[in-house]
Amino acid sequence: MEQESNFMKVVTGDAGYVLEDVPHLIDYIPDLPTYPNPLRSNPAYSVVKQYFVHEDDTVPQKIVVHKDSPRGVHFRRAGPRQKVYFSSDEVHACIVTCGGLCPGLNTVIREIVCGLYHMYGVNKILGIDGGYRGFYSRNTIPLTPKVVNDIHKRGGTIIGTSRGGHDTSKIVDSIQDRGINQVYIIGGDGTQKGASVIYEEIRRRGLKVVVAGIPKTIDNDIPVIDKSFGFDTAVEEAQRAINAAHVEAESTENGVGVVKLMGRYSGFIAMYATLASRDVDCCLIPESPFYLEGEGGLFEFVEKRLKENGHMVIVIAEGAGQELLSESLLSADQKDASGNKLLRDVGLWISHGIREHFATKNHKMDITLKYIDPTYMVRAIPSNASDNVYCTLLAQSCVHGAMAGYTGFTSGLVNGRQTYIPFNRITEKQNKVVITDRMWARLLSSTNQPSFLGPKEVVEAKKEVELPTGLLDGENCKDDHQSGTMSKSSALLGCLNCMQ
Ligand SMILES: Nc1ncnc2c1ncn2[C@@H]1O[C@H](COP(=O)(O)OP(=O)(O)OP(=O)(O)O)[C@@H](O)[C@H]1O
Ligand SMILES: O=P(O)(O)OC[C@H]1O[C@](O)(CO)[C@@H](O)[C@@H]1O
Ligand SMILES: [Mg+2]
Repeated sequence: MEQESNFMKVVTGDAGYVLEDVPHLIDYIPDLPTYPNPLRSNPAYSVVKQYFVHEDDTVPQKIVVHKDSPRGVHFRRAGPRQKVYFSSDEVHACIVTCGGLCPGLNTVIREIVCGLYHMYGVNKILGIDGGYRGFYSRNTIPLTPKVVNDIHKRGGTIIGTSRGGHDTSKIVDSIQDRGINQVYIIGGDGTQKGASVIYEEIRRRGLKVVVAGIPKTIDNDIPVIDKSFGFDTAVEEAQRAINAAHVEAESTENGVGVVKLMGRYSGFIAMYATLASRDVDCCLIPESPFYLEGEGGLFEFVEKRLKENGHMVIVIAEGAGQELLSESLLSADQKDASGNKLLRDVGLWISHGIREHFATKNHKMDITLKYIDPTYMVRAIPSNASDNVYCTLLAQSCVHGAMAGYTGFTSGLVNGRQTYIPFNRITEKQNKVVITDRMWARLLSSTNQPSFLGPKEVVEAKKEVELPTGLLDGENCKDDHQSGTMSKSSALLGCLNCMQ
């Protein structure tokens, strides 16, 4: 049975099977002509057995099940289809990148261009200069395989990016005026919300234009998908800062190294960098409140660790402890052009706090503190090898989906499989570290840091978790993937919260 409301397509089947499907051009433009997929005669692909994806293939969101569990939510499997809804010379594609930088942006751009050109014979591809506002305020940048050949070796995005400036009607006017019929949008949660309203406006105008998203976020705060591209690269780069902090700290008496990492609302980079390094004594993230003074507080822990080991390293995510800073710094809430909260420098603040604390008469101790802020270094670099492969698969899946006429979708990895996910599932909430789950417990046990939670807070944190119908892997994971409607654990990459 198929139901469609507010552009959401939900198909139900036997034994609790649910397909959260993505829209298709024929949903609002019936009788579109189709063409055989040119990959059929492509020597590279025609040798691959079953290269084309069966149109009924779907990917379950929840892979750990009990014998009596319902089949649950599924997403459409990504990949090339037997027939396509665009002829090669009809396609006029554009690519836009929005939001903050992320390793791998250039690889995604490269692989969209090369995928369209080499797999589908498309040669009209434009780069939109400088994010959404570039649609109506800048000239476009022609993109060919030659132009993009080496760009995956560079950080940043060759077509530029920006925050703010999303004017839906001006953007769709520009798409219509230029005769663009495939729009590839690379960006984070804000960008995908923008993509969703562009898709709705295009559909309202009845245009044969596909809107396809590729999720990008260094913070890994996009839900549903296993992990965002560039995340591994960022964690790897963060190791260099943590190593430096450790070397500095252990070379002096009572040395303290403080490293601030990105993570506005989600502390995944800090958590993974800490788990990978083994040199970190304390990791502070936005999801886990902490306090400084008194019994069980950070200062007491620093003193204890210095007395035991003579040095220590603290990793702090930029969004951690912002409520403590707000108490001490009276300034109005500031926002960036996209409406994201501008954060105060928690690294400087905590470094200052630790120095002050050990300078006071009651806690006098000679410490040497070095503060390292590699914030932009972890994202302004090219992607590593595994992210490059990941970006390639995401880009190619997106191209196959667009050529097959799917629209209003984000291309994403779910349980190690490429899928097409409806925009609303990507934008409805943010992915966060679940502090009552196994991964955070592993971190606490590896650093042996205090949890900073009293019995009352533990009860509250557990209450926030929607308990699943049956406790599965990562039993307290707050994402729907453990609540009987979703699953993110990935055979290939692993769910970042409940990876086994
Ligand atoms: N609710 C929304 N509706 C339409 N457009 C939006 C919305 N939220 C954000 N945008 C647009 O999306 C673009 C990027 O948004 P934003 O700066 O929040 O980055 P992001 O995509 O979330 O990436 P990052 O992970 O770097 O934060 C901006 O041009 C912004 O105007
Ligand atoms: O300085 P910018 O470009 O606004 O980006 C900073 C923000 O972008 C992010 O990297 C998300 O893209 C956050 O971690 C960070 O707070
Ligand atoms: Mg965002």
